[in-house]
Amino acid sequence: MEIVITVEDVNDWVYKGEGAANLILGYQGSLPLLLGKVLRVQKVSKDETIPPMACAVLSTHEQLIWANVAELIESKSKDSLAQIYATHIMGPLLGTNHIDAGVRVSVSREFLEKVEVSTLNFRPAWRRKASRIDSLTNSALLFSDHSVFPSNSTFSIAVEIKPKCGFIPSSEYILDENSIKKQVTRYKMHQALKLHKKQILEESAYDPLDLFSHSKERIHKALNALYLNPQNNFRVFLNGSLIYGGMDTDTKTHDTNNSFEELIGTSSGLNLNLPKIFELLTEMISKSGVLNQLLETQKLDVYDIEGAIHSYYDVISQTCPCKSISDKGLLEKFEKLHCLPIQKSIEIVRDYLVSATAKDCSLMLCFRPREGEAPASEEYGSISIESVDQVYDYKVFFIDLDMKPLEKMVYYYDLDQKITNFYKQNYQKLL
Ligand SMILES: O=P(O)(O)O[C@@H]1[C@@H](OP(=O)(O)O)[C@H](OP(=O)(O)O)[C@H](O)[C@H](OP(=O)(O)O)[C@H]1OP(=O)(O)O
Ligand SMILES: Nc1ncnc2c1ncn2[C@@H]1O[C@H](COP(=O)(O)OP(=O)(O)OP(=O)(O)O)[C@@H](O)[C@H]1O
Ligand SMILES: [Zn+2]
Repeated sequence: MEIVITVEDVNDWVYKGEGAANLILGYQGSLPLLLGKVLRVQKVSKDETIPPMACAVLSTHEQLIWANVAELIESKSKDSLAQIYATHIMGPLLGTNHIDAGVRVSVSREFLEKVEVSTLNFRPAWRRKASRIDSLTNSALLFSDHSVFPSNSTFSIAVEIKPKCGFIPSSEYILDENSIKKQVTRYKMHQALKLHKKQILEESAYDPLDLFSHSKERIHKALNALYLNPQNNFRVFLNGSLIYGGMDTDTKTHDTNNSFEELIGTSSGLNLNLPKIFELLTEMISKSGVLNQLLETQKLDVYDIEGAIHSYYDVISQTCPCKSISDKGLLEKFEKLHCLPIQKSIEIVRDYLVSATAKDCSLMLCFRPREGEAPASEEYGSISIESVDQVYDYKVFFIDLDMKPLEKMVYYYDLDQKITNFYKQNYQKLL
């Protein structure tokens, strides 16, 4: 960790965005080493009853789960854990050329305290209420800013997509009474609950199955639905600045349709409109193949939480709540899981957690018109489409590949049941 960021640097770092667990700062100083970088600082929940947002050092049971990766077990901070997890676990699954594990840097407590204050007015109110910057950590992760190209580009667009779960589960452990899960996507059902809880203004028509399909029409349809109701699933950056979609899930748009297209059109001088942008994105998705790898990783969740939860209790050596159910048939079925060798139970839970990361990460699809020769970097691909007489360089990176804490398993089970029950009670009769 050679780079040290202190309180004197605070004005160089500006709010760029945040998720539930981290806040991202963009660099606007003049050090060449930091140009085109973002700093990811950790947050802590203000509500102590909520499970931790990320693992710090691994618990004894987590050490069982990740025993096959010595570096993970030895890791001493959240940041190094995140780095090692992205490199050793997610990289091989998603493609190392689409992964940026970041670089650990030292940050002083005073710097983090000042950032807490300087970013306050830019943060969505609900995020401010839920979390604050963790000023007790002494490190942060430095990443490339994937909303821009590293070298000076006159013009670049980046589209951030959080695809969520792209398949319908078929596990035999899903109770018959929850069979709706085998017909309706988790995204759609969750939208219903989110609307009810006023977490969103309107249900999205986005269907992850469209995005993950190999059909250009369906991918286009998915992009259009994301555009119409972006929530936290869709954002557009022009030259690194957010121009569409927000950090606030309940903000519908930043901009109107026209000015969004105008902004891009005038800035590029390329007459790029929305259909053309969608066409370019579709091409990037198809050509890079990133969604195939993402889907395969998500599908490591073979048993569904309704199955994996039983293995979880075996891993933590606690009596599973299923032991007290009276339905003999069901008990026998769950016993099949409880009778598995412990290594298999560990594998089921590990795969579930890896899948959870893949269901929650985002993609940054960044492109710019090619000027002159093809770039030497292997990180970039090239695309051209008939309707646009121009070759584009593009790069695709996954962001937010953090390990999910083992202790979230019960939360996952409870949330799954809440989502399913709400949907059954309020929507199933309409099917
Ligand atoms: O459970 P989900 O599907 O709602 O996903 C959570 C996300 O909600 P959303 O995508 O809006 O539905 C949630 O996103 P938001 O806070 O809603 O933007 C987080 O990404 C959360 O992950 P973590 O707590 O930061 O590790 C996510 O939790 P995990 O399930 O990935 O652990
Ligand atoms: N390397 C990057 N380059 C550009 N922008 C980034 C980068 N990493 C993160 N961001 C921006 O910051 C936002 C929050 O980052 P990130 O998803 O890592 O946070 P998180 O708290 O881990 O998210 P989650 O809520 O999914 O747990 C992203 O949605 C994206 O807009
Ligand atoms: Zn059980």
